Amino acid sequence: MIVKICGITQPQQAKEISQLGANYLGTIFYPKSPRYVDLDKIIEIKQSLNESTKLVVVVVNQDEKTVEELLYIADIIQFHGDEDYSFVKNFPKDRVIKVFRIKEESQIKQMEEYMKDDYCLLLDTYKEGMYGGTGETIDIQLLKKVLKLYDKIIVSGGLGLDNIKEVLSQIKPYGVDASSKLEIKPGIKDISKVKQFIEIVKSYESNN
Ligand SMILES: O=C(O)c1ccccc1N[C@@H]1O[C@H](COP(=O)(O)O)[C@@H](O)[C@H]1O
Repeated sequence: MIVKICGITQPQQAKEISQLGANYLGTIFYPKSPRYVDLDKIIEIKQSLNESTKLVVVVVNQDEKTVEELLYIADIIQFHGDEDYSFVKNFPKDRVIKVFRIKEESQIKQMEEYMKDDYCLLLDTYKEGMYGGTGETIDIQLLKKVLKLYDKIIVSGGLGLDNIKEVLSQIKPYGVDASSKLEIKPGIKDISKVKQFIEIVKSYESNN
């Protein structure tokens, strides 16, 4: 199972989290986020990662040229805004994660074209006025319905030490993603929480 730790702003923390065994490490390239990092910082973060950790850059409604530039640095681009399929399909499928912020079952219809083409999807909690990093727990019942149809799904939205075991006892996703619940303050992780989170997921995986 992929473990993605997101919202990293410091190269030193990126290095430590990579050494702890995170499969994906995310940075936020969205200026309105308190976790925003610029291109120079993203390059520094990339350089601090082990080869086994992929760098994911999170974008919100960026233009095509900017995404192309980011793909020179990032391994994967996470489209966390209102990007539609006709935009997303301009980029290599294996280097893209498309996010759906879920609130109702009718959204499954919009996911179908991505499912048909085997894209990696990330499901996050919907919150009015926020694109992500809400810290609010995702709707597990709705998640279960989506996972019955498709399994290349990274689960996100308010995951932390308080709920990861309970979530994994109910579903077995392709990956899990955590950010704000592992922080001391926005953009700064509590490394001991990150360590425990990764250990819980990896041990759950090897015992099930
Ligand atoms: O963290 C942000 O500020 C952010 C801003 C814009 C888009 C996405 C953002 N964060 C991502 O949201 C998910 C869920 O985060 P959380 O665990 O609920 O805090 C995760 O991928 C974050 O990196």
